Amino acid sequence: MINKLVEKIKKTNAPIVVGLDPMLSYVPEHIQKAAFAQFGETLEGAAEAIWQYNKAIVDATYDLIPAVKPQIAMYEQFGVAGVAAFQKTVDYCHEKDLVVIGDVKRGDIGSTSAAYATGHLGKVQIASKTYTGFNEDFATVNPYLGTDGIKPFVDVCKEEKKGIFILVKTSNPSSGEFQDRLIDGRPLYELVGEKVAEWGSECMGDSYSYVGAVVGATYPEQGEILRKVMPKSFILVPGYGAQGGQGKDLVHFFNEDGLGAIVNSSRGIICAYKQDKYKEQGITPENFADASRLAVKDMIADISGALAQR
Ligand SMILES: O=C(O)c1cc(=O)[nH]c(=O)n1[C@@H]1O[C@H](COP(=O)(O)O)[C@@H](O)[C@H]1O
Repeated sequence: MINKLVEKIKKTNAPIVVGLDPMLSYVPEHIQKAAFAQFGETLEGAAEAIWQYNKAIVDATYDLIPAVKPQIAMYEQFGVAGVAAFQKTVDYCHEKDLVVIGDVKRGDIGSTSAAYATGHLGKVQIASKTYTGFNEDFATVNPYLGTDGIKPFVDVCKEEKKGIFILVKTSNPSSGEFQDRLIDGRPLYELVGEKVAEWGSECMGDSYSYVGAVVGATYPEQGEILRKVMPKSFILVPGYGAQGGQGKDLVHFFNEDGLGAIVNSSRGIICAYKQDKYKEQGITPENFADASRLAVKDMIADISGALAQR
C-alpha cells in the first residue's frame, strides 16, 4: 500500500490528505434537516448527516488527492451508528480508489494490539471463513507501550501489504511535556524516530517503508531533524491549516526526491465553506463541497510552491 500511496502522490502531484473529521456542527443545515427528517434527531440521524457531508466532500475532491484520513473519534461519538458511518466512509473512499488512513491511534499490550491490527488492517477468522473488519489501508499507532504494542501491527502489515504511521512528535501544544523530555541528553521524539526507522527497515516497499511516522506541521525544526533520523519512513504531517501550519514550514519534512511526506488538513478543507475567503468566491452552505475543492487546490499550490522554492 505504501507503493500505491507513492504512485498516487506522483500522479496527483499532491502530497496531501483530506481529513474526514466531521463534527455535527460542521454539517450544513440543509443536510442535517434532511437526515433528521428521515431518522429523527437521533444518533442515526446524526450519523446519516455526517455520512452525507463526507460523501459530498469526497465527490468534490477525490480526483485531486491521493488519500483521506477519517478520524474515528468523530464517528464514535455517535456510538454504533457513527461507527457504521465510519465504515461507509472507508468503503466509499475505496470505491473512489483513494488510500484510506484510519486515524485510530491504537496501541496496547501485544495480544490486544493484535486484535486492533486485525480489526483495522487485517482479516478475522470465523470458523472456516475469513472476513475483513474496517479494512483501512493504514492506521495511526501510539508507540507508548513499546515494541510489543507495535509488532502485531507490523506483522499484519507484512501479511496484508498495508501500513502504519507511528506517533513520533505530535502537533498539539502540550506534545513537548513528554515527547521533548531528554533521555541521556536526547529528546524522546528522536529516540522514538530511531525506533520507527528500525521497525521500518525490514518493511520496505519499492522506495519507502510501510512503517511511517506522524510529525506535526507545527514543529518544523523537529520535522527537519526527524526527516534525517528516518530517511525511508513516510511522514504523515497533521497540523496544516486550522492548527497554523503553512507550506513554507513543511519543506524539510520532504526528502530531496520531493516525496517522503504527506500533509493532512481536516477542518481547513471540510469547513472551508465557513471561511470568508471562499464566501467571497460565491460559496454558500448549499455548495459547501465546492469550497472544499477550492481549499484542496489552494493547499496543493501552497505546498508545491514552497517545495519549488527550496
Ligand atoms: O495522528 C494524527 O493524524 C494527528 C496527530 C497529531 O499530532 N496531530 C493531529 O492533529 N492529528 C490529527 O490530525 C487531524 C487534524 O485536524 P485539523 O486540525 O482540523 O486539520 C485530527 O484528526 C487530529 O486527530
